[in-house]
Amino acid sequence: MSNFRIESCGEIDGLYCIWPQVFGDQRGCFFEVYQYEKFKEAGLDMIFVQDNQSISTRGVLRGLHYQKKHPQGKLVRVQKGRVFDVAVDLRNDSRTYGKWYGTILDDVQKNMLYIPEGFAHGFLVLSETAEFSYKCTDYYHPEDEAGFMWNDEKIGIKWPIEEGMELIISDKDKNYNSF
Ligand SMILES: Cc1cn([C@H]2C[C@H](O)[C@@H](COP(=O)(O)OP(=O)(O)O[C@H]3O[C@@H](C)C(=O)[C@@H](O)[C@H]3O)O2)c(=O)[nH]c1=O
Repeated sequence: MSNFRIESCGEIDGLYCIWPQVFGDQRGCFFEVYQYEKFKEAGLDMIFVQDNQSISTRGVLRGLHYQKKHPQGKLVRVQKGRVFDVAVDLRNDSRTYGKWYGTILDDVQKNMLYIPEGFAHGFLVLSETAEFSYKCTDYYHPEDEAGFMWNDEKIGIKWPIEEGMELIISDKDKNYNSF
């Protein structure tokens, strides 16, 4: 029987850091990524309707994204590589409105972050390549997509940009407004 360690993180309601139990043997390892009942016991009672995967090279920064009318909760993880992952609380009624939380996700810890609906999300790739995958509680609605600048001064995210790292950012993400 495998288990998950699920902890509230960043003192932000609804945001969870998750570590799966990893079973290693002479073949390699095995771990569960998601299990409805176990997540529910920890207060994470949601249904995922879409699974996404992106592959990026070092210095790629994706974000900060959210959907307005169709907010998506996201269970995010790194299958291969290492990223700095960020969630920004955009819930008007939240005591942590405008606060950000960032953490390293990698294929060594195999850790995950559950970002509830009402957050903007983004990440910076720190390894040579990163395969990033996430489950979403709502579908992609391109017409409903929104975002703001990754380096918005009001939010003040401390991205761990390493010396000599060249940022690779999509035109869409370069042209977002400030928060
Ligand atoms: C997100 C998404 C994109 N696409 C398409 C649209 C576009 O042609 C191509 C690339 O899309 P984007 O540039 O928006 O991909 P990307 O910048 O990776 O967008 C993602 O960023 C991270 C930070 C998130 O949190 C995600 O929710 C999502 O917004 O993939 C889909 O078909 N379905 C999807 O769910």
